[in-house]
Amino acid sequence: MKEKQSLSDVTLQGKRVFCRVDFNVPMEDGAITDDTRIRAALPTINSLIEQGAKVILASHMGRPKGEVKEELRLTKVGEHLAKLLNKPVTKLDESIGQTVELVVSEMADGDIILLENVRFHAGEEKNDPALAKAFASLADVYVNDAFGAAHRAHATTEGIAKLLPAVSGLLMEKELDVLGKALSNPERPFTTIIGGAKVKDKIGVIDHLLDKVDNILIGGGLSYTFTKALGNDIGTSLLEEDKMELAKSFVEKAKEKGVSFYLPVDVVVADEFSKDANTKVVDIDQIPSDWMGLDIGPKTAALYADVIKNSKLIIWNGPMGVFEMETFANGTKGVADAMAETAGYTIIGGGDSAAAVEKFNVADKMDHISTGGGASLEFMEGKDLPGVSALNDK
Ligand SMILES: Nc1ncnc2c1ncn2[C@@H]1O[C@H](COP(=O)(O)OP(=O)(O)O)[C@@H](O)[C@H]1O
Ligand SMILES: O=C(OP(=O)(O)O)[C@H](O)COP(=O)(O)O
Repeated sequence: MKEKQSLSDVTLQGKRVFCRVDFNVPMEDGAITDDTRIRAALPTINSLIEQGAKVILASHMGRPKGEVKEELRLTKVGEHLAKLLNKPVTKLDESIGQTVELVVSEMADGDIILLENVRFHAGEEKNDPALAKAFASLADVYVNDAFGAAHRAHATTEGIAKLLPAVSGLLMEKELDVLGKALSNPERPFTTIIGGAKVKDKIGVIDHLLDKVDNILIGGGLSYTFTKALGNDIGTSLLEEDKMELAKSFVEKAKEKGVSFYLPVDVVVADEFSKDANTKVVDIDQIPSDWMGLDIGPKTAALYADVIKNSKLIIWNGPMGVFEMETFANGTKGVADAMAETAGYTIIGGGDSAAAVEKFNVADKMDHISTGGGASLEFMEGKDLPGVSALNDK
């Protein structure tokens, strides 16, 4: 990918800056449970303030699919950001329209506003040119600091960049730099761990990773599609039926390429998706038909820890289980602890994976915590990220 312009390539004094950030933070009962992504955007926001820009922040939250969802408003995020910056943040209940235009027209240099969740407009994810134009009309310069959403070609990540001078923010630059360096000539053994629940998004990435890595460890919701594809019963565990063939082909391709491909050998199963569920540990070929797998088992965790400790570069994306519930947190904790202990270079990617290492108090032991899960995976694949490609070349 070509080198892109950054904050130092533009003069921002007195300019209205539309700054796309990724404030898609985990929330529970209306409260932010991990603010890593908000803190990661502070250097850029502070730099914009110091340069005397009028700072217009925009982000998505969750997947509201073009509708207003009360629980996906950015109000709490705005309050938290104001605390972190120790400055007022004007949170608006819209992201375009007359009110937004009026408030923007009255901004003083150094003021900060936070627009409402941009995905409340269906045009955002469709990259609708009219919506991109409406966003662009609010500002003089576009800054993209949303590495976590850089793999999305949406109105605020891609469309708008074609309409304004467009540069990368400091977080975006740092992410591309660190990941680029780690991947350009990876230290070996190179291990990647993939888990989580976004099976459709992540499974395709594995194909490309098979050309690059020495070990792949699979866990989390993603693993059951593989387990079932290899002929085991998975009860009511998460399944992407139409990806089973693909999953099977990856296991075969791994063999051909000499890549060690690890799947769970045991799992923690539950009789319902609840912290109060009845649970038990079973071998992978013993999942009862009406139970679901919600964590990797202890044998798997020990096996994965061993591989991690014997690797020189480890990239982890996606939790091993439903770690938000104590009962299903052990597998993710085991992997997090092994990541903390290994002498290898460790990179964590993804909102929930970053939240997990925070939760287990090992965040400071990681070499790099990326704010992007899907984005870091696509970057690893060698794909161009639309949110980066659209920025002005140096
Ligand atoms: N076995 C499982 N079944 C259902 N959900 C799971 C399972 N394992 C992990 N998860 C869920 O996956 C979510 C994270 O997935 P994902 O968004 O893909 O990861 P990341 O944000 O790190 O990229 C977590 O909320 C976790 O509860
Ligand atoms: O949380 C995100 O991605 P991640 O779960 O891959 O880290 C980003 O905010 C992108 O969100 P999206 O996957 O709904 O486009």
